[in-house]
Amino acid sequence: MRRVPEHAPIVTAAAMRAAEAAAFASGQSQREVMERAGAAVAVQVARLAAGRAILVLAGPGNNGGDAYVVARWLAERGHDVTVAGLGAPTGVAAEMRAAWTGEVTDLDTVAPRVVLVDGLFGTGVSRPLAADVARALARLRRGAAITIAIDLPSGIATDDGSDLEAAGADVTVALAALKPGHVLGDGAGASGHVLLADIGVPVASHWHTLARPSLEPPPRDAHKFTRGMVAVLGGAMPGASRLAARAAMAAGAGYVVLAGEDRGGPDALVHRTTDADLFGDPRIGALVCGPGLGRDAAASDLLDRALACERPLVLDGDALSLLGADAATRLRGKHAILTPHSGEFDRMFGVGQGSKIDRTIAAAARIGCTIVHKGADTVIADPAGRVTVSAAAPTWLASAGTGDVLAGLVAARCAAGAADPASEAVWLHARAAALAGAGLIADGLIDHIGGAIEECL
Ligand SMILES: NC(=O)C1=CN([C@@H]2O[C@H](COP(=O)(O)OP(=O)(O)OC[C@H]3O[C@@H](n4cnc5c(N)ncnc54)[C@H](O)[C@@H]3O)[C@@H](O)[C@H]2O)[C@@H](O)CC1
Ligand SMILES: Nc1ncnc2c1ncn2[C@@H]1O[C@H](COP(=O)(O)OP(=O)(O)O)[C@@H](O)[C@H]1O
Ligand SMILES: [K+]
Repeated sequence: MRRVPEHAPIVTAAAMRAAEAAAFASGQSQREVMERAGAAVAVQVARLAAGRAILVLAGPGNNGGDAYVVARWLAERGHDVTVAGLGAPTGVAAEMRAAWTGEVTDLDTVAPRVVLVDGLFGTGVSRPLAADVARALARLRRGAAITIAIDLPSGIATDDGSDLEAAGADVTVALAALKPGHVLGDGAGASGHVLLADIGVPVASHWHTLARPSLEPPPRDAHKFTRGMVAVLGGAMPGASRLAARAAMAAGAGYVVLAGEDRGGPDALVHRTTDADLFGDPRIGALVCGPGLGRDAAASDLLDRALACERPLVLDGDALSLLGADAATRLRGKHAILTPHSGEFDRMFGVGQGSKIDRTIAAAARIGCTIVHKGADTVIADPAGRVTVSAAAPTWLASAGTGDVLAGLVAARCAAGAADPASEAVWLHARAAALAGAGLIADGLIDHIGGAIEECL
């Protein structure tokens, strides 16, 4: 499983340039910052190379400038390092090029070495790499045992993670902050393990990577209703609503109701009918509507009643499909958390412009609800524009029913009164998946929620 630093700020290329400009305006020199960036990367390269031969690739921009600093730092400490260059850098990067006293060989002809440092392009990449450059990079990566990218694997689009060049690295040292390209789409996979380097440039952002929540065991005066009551509406596919209900139980809800015809599930699960008493029960801390609901008239009626009741809602699966393009008007002003996968998201909000982060923020602002936009890169956005990205969940989660488990987890944290139920649930879900290991199924995932909670106490 890849590793991504927790609660790391995420900024676009433009925001990074602005942070850098502010640092320069407050008296730092570009030279100092580049020296710090190069040294921070070189420390990691030295650690990972462990004495093996290193080839540093240096491009024409500031990413190349960093690369020349990396090479110099390593050579000064006795590492076996060679450099291949692309284009003639300008400005401070040219000074760094000049300060490298070794040879600079040609990218096309240079032989691969065991450790490859990719300093061709970073946040300045503006178009797909030329075919010969992409070919050379792919050849050198194939010939290396480990590739370490400076800031971003060359060719990744910084702001949306699209992989312009089938780029890739085993380890990426992100400078000052993560960029959307490290956590979204193909860029997330291509970045490998991500490390965050402090280069002395302060960065402020409302966007962060997911962090382990801090949870408490039930207090001594707890009873079942103080721990949160969750109700799950059943429907056409009982397995899905049962998974959500069982996940809510495992996540610590004190009282879980499965409402509808289905009488299955564990003995501790309370069965009720979908009558007026249920929808009017003020003790319900979160009402889950969508997993296994179906899309027929009965499902539609249940959704209408859920939307009309005053309880906090967790809307998933079929509820989102039923809402479709009407989501924006029907949900405005509701206390709801939505957990769409990308198909459901697109049906509600359209494909739209911008990165997954941009589109999720826009949708959350439009409806005034928190949205958990699921996938290998799960983006959680609230109406105020705060964003949390989960970018390292085990891919074993890609199986039927794991989304139902997430809906139950969100509901349990919501009913418990958590400040950020969506992020807490997404962390617990990914951690339970890691504990469940290879070949997990949704039922088994639930067995590991307790273990994930233990790690947060
Ligand atoms: N922003 C910051 O705070 C800092 C940035 N630094 C480094 O600077 C990088 C950004 O520097 P730059 O803005 O110079 O950008 P890059 O070094 O990523 O590359 C920009 C250069 O490449 C050219 N270019 C872009 N796409 C190309 C393509 N497909 N084929 C050929 N040439 C292409 C551009 O015309 C420009 O000359 C960061 O990724 C990082 O490595 C560090 O020096 C430290 C501080
Ligand atoms: N490739 C993947 N890597 C990591 N997590 C994934 C991947 N694909 C799906 N997931 C996660 O698995 C869950 C699947 O949910 P969903 O698509 O609603 O499935 P279902 O409706 O069958 O439960 C979500 O939490 C999603 O983020
Ligand atoms: K790079």
